[in-house]
Amino acid sequence: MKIAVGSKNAAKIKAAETVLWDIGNQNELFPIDAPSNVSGMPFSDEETMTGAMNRAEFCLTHEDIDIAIGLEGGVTETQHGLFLINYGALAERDKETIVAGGARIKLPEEIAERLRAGEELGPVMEDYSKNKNVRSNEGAIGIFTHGMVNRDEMFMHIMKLLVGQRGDWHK
Ligand SMILES: O=P(O)(O)OP(=O)(O)OP(=O)(O)OC[C@H]1O[C@@H](n2cnc3c(O)ncnc32)[C@H](O)[C@@H]1O
Repeated sequence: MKIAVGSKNAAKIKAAETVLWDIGNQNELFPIDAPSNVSGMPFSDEETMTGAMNRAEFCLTHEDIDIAIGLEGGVTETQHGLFLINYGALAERDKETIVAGGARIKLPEEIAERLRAGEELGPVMEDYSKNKNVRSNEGAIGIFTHGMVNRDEMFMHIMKLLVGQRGDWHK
């Protein structure tokens, strides 16, 4: 099957590749630069989920793609602070899109305040950690868990939730 992931982000591609490889099918993965059609820094569960679904559904406009995956990061406000969130979507023609959310952690207040003021998490994390390209590497989750859970691993879990819900990979 020809499977698309709606991003050129290395952490997202690695997560998709790893889980599809684990399924053991003859799958080919195509990274496609898909628009999320939500804000650059999604600020709710709803918006982040919609971004993941939009990315997946965009990939299905490529006629040769059988299954499309969208992965999206964002944040959401809670009574206890601003949380990092991530969602995934798996879309197929003539089927309801499957959605799953990933692990979430509370962001430190100094990061939260910058995001509330309108900055995006990617550059804020580069500034905070002095590491380059955090969004494609360990991610904010990797930095705040001291490498215990990096962004690709967090997306791998979402990928498993998606492919697990789809079920039979021989059809
Ligand atoms: O290349 P794409 O697929 O767009 O990947 P992205 O990481 O830039 O885009 P997302 O839509 O997943 O995330 C929305 C914004 O939040 C940032 N972001 C989300 N999760 C992050 C993380 O774990 N570490 C750093 N930045 C993150 C990201 O850089 C974007 O500015």
